[in-house]
Amino acid sequence: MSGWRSREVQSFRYALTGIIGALRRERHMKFHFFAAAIVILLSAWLQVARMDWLWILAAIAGVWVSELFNTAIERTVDLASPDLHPLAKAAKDTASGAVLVMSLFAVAVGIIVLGPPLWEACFQ
Ligand SMILES: Nc1ncnc2c1ncn2[C@@H]1O[C@H](COP(=O)(O)OP(=O)(O)OP(=O)(O)O)[C@@H](O)[C@H]1O
Repeated sequence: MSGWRSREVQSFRYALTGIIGALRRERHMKFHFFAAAIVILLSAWLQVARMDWLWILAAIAGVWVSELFNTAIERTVDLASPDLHPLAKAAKDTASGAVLVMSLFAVAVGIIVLGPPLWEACFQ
């Protein structure tokens, strides 16, 4: 493999290691993983429209990305400020806030996209 390609493969491996590491160590990441699996199975079962799949996948990716950034910020803060510090708290709480915003968006997408067909499948 050429130098450029082996560097690309190596970078891809580092990124994958980051995702797998977060999945192994972070309980919130595990929760997001199982929630995404359930939502994808439910969407397939309900045969949601192609455009609705885009909303579902965007919401899942958004939650994962925000949680990965949150984890990265938590690790960096722990490294830079092992002792308690108000700025460390502000950084961690702000990063958690980003996950909360994205999660609320994902819940809204779930209700709007999956709510009506789920209601129909269960009660009609
Ligand atoms: N170095 C620090 N200085 C000040 N406050 C901190 C520090 N580290 C964590 N905190 C605060 O303590 C609380 C709990 O932090 P912790 O990192 O355990 O959060 P968590 O959301 O429970 O994380 P986890 O995803 O690891 O379960 C948060 O409000 C956070 O801002």
